[in-house]
Amino acid sequence: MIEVRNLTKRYGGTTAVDDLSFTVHSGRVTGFLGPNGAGKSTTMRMVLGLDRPSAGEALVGGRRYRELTHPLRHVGALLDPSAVHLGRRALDHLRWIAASNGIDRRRAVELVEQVGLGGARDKRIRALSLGMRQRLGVAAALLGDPQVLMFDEPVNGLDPEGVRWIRDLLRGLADEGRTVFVSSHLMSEMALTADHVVIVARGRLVKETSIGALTEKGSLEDAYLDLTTGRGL
Ligand SMILES: Nc1ncnc2c1ncn2[C@@H]1O[C@H](COP(=O)(O)OP(=O)(O)OP(=O)(O)O)[C@@H](O)[C@H]1O
Repeated sequence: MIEVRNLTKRYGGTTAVDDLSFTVHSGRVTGFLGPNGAGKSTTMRMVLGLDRPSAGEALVGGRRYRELTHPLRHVGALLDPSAVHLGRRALDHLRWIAASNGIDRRRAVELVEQVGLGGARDKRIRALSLGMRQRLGVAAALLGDPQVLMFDEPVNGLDPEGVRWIRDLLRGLADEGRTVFVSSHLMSEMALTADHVVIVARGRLVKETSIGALTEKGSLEDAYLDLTTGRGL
């Protein structure tokens, strides 16, 4: 479970996240939706202890990220797949993350196969395509077998096979009882993948509901635009 309580983040005069509260439950895929600049990435970064809240708190499994001894065993995240050491080989990258989180290094070999990068495991990351880097990022997120997973725009730049792979992966993780929190701008994809959505705009909560309730009268895209362009704000 992820609990966001009265979370606020100010950068100078900009309020990126504004008194935001919601809960992401286990056993389902929760989409995190909102226009550009709505505060989604900032919220995810605070959940992961990468940014300090100006006010409020974010808890993973009841604890702040900074209180977790081996964070990757509790929460895995795919944020920015370009934030990696490009000169490192794919498998070595995973081994290094495993070693620095007290995870058995053999998990790295398992994961590199599981995400379909077995044939590219000895390639340097700079030689991997965007889709392959996304897969490597997913492998890193799964290394610690965490109960909570967060993905920021995971299908960005993926080909149709990659998009389906991510969709099936997220569903599988939720079916295993994990908490899966995923941001996306692709409403058609979210309609296929998510069970529940948290919608934000200008740093504030607009709606937290099931996909079923939101799409009773029309498409997710229509409902989303209705809520985020003018009328809902
Ligand atoms: N490090 C920073 N310094 C200053 N302002 C920032 C910083 N990070 C984010 N912001 C601002 O905070 C607001 C929210 O940005 P954020 O990236 O969290 O939105 P987002 O919902 O993830 O957007 P997108 O969908 O475009 O990725 C924006 O106005 C952004 O310019």
